[in-house]
Amino acid sequence: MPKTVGVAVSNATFHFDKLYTYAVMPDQQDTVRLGSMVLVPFGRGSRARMGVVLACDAEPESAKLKFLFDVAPASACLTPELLRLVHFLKERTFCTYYEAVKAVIPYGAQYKPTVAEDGVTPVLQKQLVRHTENAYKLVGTLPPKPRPTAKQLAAVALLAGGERTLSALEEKGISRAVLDNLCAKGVLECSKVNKSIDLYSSIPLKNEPILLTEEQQAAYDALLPGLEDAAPHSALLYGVTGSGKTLVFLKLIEHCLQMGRRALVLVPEISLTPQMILRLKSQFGKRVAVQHSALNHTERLLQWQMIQDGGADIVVGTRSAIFSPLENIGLVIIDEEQEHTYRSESAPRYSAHEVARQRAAENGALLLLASATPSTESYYAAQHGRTQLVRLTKRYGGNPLPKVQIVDMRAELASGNPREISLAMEDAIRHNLEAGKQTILLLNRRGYQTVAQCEDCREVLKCQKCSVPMVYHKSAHKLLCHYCGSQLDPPPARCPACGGKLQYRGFGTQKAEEELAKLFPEARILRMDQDTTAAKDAHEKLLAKFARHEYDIMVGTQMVAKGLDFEDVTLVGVLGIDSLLFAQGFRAYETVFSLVTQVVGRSGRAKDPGFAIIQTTDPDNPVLNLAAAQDYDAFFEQEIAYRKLGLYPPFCGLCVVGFAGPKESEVARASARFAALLGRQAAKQPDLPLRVLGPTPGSIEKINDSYRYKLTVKCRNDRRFRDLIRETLTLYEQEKLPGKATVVVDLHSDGDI
Ligand SMILES: Nc1ncnc2c1ncn2[C@@H]1O[C@H](COP(=O)(O)OP(=O)(O)OP(=O)(O)O)[C@@H](O)[C@H]1O
Ligand SMILES: [Zn+2]
Repeated sequence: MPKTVGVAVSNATFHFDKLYTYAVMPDQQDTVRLGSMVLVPFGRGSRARMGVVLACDAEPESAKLKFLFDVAPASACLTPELLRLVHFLKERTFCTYYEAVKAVIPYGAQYKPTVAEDGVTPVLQKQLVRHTENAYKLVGTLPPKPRPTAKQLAAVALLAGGERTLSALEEKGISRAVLDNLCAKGVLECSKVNKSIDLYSSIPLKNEPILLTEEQQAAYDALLPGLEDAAPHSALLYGVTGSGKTLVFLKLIEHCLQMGRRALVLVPEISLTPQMILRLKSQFGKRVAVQHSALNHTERLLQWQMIQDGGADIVVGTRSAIFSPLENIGLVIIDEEQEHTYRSESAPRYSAHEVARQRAAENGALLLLASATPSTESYYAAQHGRTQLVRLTKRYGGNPLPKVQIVDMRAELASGNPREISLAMEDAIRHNLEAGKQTILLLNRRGYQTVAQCEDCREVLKCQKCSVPMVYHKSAHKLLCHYCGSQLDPPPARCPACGGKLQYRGFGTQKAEEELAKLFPEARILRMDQDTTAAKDAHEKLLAKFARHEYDIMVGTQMVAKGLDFEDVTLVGVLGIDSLLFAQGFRAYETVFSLVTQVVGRSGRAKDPGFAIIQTTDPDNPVLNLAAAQDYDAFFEQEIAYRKLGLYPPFCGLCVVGFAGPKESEVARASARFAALLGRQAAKQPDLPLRVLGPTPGSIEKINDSYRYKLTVKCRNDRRFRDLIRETLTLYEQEKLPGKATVVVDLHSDGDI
């Protein structure tokens, strides 16, 4: 029953992000505790601000303390482990306490300030209050006159089997209007029920025994001691595409549950969640919870509460699922562990690996990273014994890895084929169609034509607010900026700079779809990109249709490249990834190697062997050739040598400090000032290994009217270094330069921010 508390408040700057002491009213003393959400009077005007209690019975800093306005109920309190994660994030990522709080609990579980009914007293209110939905049950008979509609008959037939929710009925094509009308007739009765938290209840439980192959069994046996042991362990499961890593996961999870412990499974993106959920649900049934950003706030909250209430044994989700309030964790799996989506690009800028390692340490769990193309850092750690290395070298079912052909698109053009689909690709797709097989095509550009260039001055039409080209989207007939969302509608015909004629060129997924439809009018083509998957559950529905072979060809951006498992896919084509071959950042080679190896790996995973074709204008590119050979070991040797020579991770830590603001000169000045302060602080510790590069403009100089500069610091990412950055940030903020730029620090970036 604390009489005073130390509170971290929302919207604090780094410099002011400390604990402020408040007095607790006697009637709040029973509720308030460490991790409580509170509403406090802040600043001179005592305006209401959100806060979180991080200390109890804090020393009063002045004789006259302000009282808390309000305290959220105990159910909204952070668990001790989540509280420790808040401190962990603050120390590791330079975020504010409240940014960390917002990361570890979902929006729906958060509170917001409002005023009480008296119109003046500030109180807390839950972000989400509605957890109920309409349910309908049959209470009468349908009168024969007026003649019932087909929908009415269908509704009555469905409800004859018992009460159903509105969403369940809507799924069967029955609208709310039909139901309300039947209620008015006295045929149905409507009541409010709690929304179902069993999101995927339609997935049948199979629970068949998992039979591993000899190689899979050996991998499982090697991993088992780390799982059974109560001490934390980490391992890397490096298995070629289609080797059955998922089956090893399932078997480990089964054992983990048998031990009375729980499992957390991360996948890199939403498109991969349906497949993992399907496998986990059909194997383990009800007690699987899901956390990812495509759930709506209510679903997410209900799933979260289910985890918090101890109702889930397994949690599956994308990056932020690592903060699930799951207790007694025995196993954390990070699938496709090399993916950049595991690193957050907004505050708190954490890496899921880092948080997972922390949680594994707290829980005495096994952290299992898995991939066919592990990140260079993870594989290096495994080679040097810092992580256990377990391999799967063969595909399940015994097929070889797909054969790969590289097609030179310059030669293709020279020989008179102006199209973006080479003759070899066309041929292979046709053969595959005739054989009744499916094809996956990768093109990492969405939109139709990707640049508009002036025929006279050769200027490329760029976004007014960002230093990137606009992309033409044919269906909407407008130009879009993929960074800030700006539009040019209708697309201009003339160059804004010189009035010359604009020529639209390039190749995006929309155009690919159109070209394919012309070449193969009989083929059923599915396009998967951000534009076609924006609707709720779109990934799940489209991929399920592809799995049922309702499409012959799937063309898409990188969301089609990894993790997916379709038995009828025997051809994979890479239509274009050349922009990635020349990308910046020290992970650029790794990204290309991984993307190509992974997409090739979607081919020939079941009965029939697979084939793949890669189109490029740089056919001799060494990385591309290693990926075509799916030779990870050779790639790794080359990559680690490059990293060592250039001094990049894993041979050092890389800390990027980014600056942004509306005036370029001020952003440049701010970055120079920060660099000077950093230099001054570092000079006091000459033994600290440190190399500061820059400041330089960001590789995209302007995004959304904000100019960007960066400092790159090669360092050893340890507490001493982080303290140095923290001191520098504080000094920098204290200086209050006029028109300061915002500054962010990222210890996980690829070299840009
Ligand atoms: N022991 C097994 N019993 C039955 N089916 C298996 C077994 N092992 C693998 N498979 C099947 O082989 C296919 C490939 O397995 P899985 O998807 O787990 O591969 P993966 O290692 O995750 O590959 P990728 O890295 O390419 O995603 C799946 O359809 C899977 O069901
Ligand atoms: Zn823009």
